[in-house]
Amino acid sequence: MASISSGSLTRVLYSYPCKAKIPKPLYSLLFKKSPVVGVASMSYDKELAAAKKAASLAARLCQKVQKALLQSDVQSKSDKSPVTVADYGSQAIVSFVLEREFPSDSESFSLVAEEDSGDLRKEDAQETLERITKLVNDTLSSDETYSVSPLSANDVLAAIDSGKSEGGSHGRHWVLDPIDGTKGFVRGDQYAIALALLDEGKVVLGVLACPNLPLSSIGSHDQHSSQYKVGCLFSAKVGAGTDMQSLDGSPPIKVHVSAIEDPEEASFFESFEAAHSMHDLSSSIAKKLGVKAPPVRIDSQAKYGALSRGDGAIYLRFPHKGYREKIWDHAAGYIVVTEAGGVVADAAGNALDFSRGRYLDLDTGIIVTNLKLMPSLLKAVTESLNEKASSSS
Ligand SMILES: Nc1ncnc2c1ncn2[C@@H]1O[C@H](COP(=O)(O)O)[C@@H](OP(=O)(O)O)[C@H]1O
Ligand SMILES: [Mg+2]
Repeated sequence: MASISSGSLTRVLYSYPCKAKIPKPLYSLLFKKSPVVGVASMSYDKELAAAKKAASLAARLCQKVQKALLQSDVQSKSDKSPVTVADYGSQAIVSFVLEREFPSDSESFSLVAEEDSGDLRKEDAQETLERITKLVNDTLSSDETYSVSPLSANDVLAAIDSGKSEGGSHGRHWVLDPIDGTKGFVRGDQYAIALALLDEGKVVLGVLACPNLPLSSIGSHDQHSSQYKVGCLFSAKVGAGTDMQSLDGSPPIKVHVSAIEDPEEASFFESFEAAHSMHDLSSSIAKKLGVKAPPVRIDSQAKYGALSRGDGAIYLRFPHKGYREKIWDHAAGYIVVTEAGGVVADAAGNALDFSRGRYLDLDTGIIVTNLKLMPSLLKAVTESLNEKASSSS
């Protein structure tokens, strides 16, 4: 559970390199009350079960498409349509399952998701739409729960378009990235189906389906080896901790972030894609902290999942200037890590705010680690950012 005991807080503050100068935002992050005070008494059990079901089925569809993509020739690999088909198909499945599971919420149903059907409604997209519709129907009929009459192409378009909500600070909003890490998906590497629920602006549950993530720690072996069983489902509910199970349905186990206190023993995650996060800045931060291990570069919110079970102790994300982060790229990962005992903050040590619509308004970047390492991480981040600013001025 993510609650911060006074004992652990005292240790955090004593471990801060310069106690008198703990930045204000970090104080509020570490001392703040439970972020879900108003909704903590809700159970969300049915919602969590539905989210796990929806993300697992969407993962099944994505696995099928990725398998076909990797077996295809070079020419069709450079074609963007497989990822398009999987993106839309995944969003249609999740939207269908959620609406099916909560029919009485149909008036207020809200889904904030990455895709919309604009391009699919164009005349030249007819064939792609047919492929998506078939994939969605095949996937739904592979699960006994949804033995419905097949969806039409229009049903699929409508399901995709349910994801147009703007989110916000009132009511409930599902938040979906149907394929997070599309670059990794195309390469045959990591990707995730990321689904979260906001209630009154707070993330109250989240699910990460990571079809290519090994079930055992990726710190200990080559993540590309086919020797290890892959396919993880992480799920977290406010106040209830984080679970991990295999996508093929093993019983869940509780996971916890790394307890490492000495940065020299820590390893850190960052985006595989240098265009998504400044690798030179992470390297400077890691050096200041004394991290010895090389960065672990993987795509998608699989990084949050891996961190929640202690595969690495730090995740650094520093987009290049001008990029605005979206809520679906972090909501599920955020609760998976915080419920496993970790802390997620922006580069100034502020808590993330998911209540402002489709975008996350952030200070510079996102940093994730355990309670013990956060103060020294924040200090290293501040120093590195200051150096970067002064060298470019
Ligand atoms: N220039 C950029 N800077 C930062 N993030 C970016 C980016 N361009 C795309 N992204 C986001 O980075 C996500 C992938 O994150 P990661 O680098 O951790 O794999 C993408 O998710 P999608 O693949 O869902 O589009 C996209 O939202
Ligand atoms: Mg994404």
